[in-house]
Amino acid sequence: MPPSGSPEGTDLSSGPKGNRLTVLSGPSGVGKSTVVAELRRSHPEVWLSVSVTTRAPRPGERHGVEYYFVPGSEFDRLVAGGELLEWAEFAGNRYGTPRAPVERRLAEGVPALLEIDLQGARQVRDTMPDALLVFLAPPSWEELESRLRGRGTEPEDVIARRLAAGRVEMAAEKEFDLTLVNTAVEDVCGRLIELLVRDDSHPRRH
Ligand SMILES: Nc1ncnc2c1ncn2[C@@H]1O[C@H](COP(=O)(O)OP(=O)(O)OP(=O)(O)O)[C@@H](O)[C@H]1O
Ligand SMILES: Nc1nc2c(ncn2[C@@H]2O[C@H](COP(=O)(O)O)[C@@H](O)[C@H]2O)c(=O)[nH]1
Repeated sequence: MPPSGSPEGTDLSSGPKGNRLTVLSGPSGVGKSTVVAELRRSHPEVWLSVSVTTRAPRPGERHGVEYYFVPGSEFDRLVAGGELLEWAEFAGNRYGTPRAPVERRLAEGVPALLEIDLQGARQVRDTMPDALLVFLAPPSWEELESRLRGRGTEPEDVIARRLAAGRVEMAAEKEFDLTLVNTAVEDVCGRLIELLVRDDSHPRRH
């Protein structure tokens, strides 16, 4: 039976194997957060990891929803205590995935989705080789720049740092298991849902 409260009726409870971890990465501005927000709205049964970050909240971002916003000292404490599954510095701020909630969901057989940068995706690939790594690509580089600038959340120097990181991320696309092009958010969400409920009974090779 699908979990109650699931408008689309997608059953994400444990399959025979469970333990399905999916990672969504891609260059800054490609639309990862937009896709995740749409998934949260249309498929509340999907479990999305909430990262910890030292970045300041953008207007409208809520502590505990988009991120846990913490001071650097608290981030240091989490790293030292081994409480992060992975973490990275990106464009001047630090970001990390709290380990315990992910491990709990996977132990319960509930699929889990992480939205993280390339450095984090590489760490997950190394420590959890069964994870499925999904690269979210823009329709073009020009469209990526336009989305990042159009978001209007960063000053030009930060946009430049994010675009520089974006070049590196684009070059790493082949490290991922598959690519989704973010032309239409709803299409990407549909494909992600299919991937989250994938049959993992045949281990993949990287
Ligand atoms: N399919 C799309 N078509 C047009 N615009 C989009 C699409 N997806 C996202 N956008 C827009 O692109 C901008 C960047 O999206 P978003 O903030 O989700 O990117 P991101 O990948 O999460 O970036 P970052 O890594 O910097 O957090 C936003 O203004 C968003 O509304
Ligand atoms: N390695 C990790 N990267 C993360 C995590 N949470 C988010 N991110 C990535 O950081 C950049 C910038 O995000 P923004 O919200 O400041 O625009 C982006 O690529 C995110 O995917 C994390 O826990 N670990």
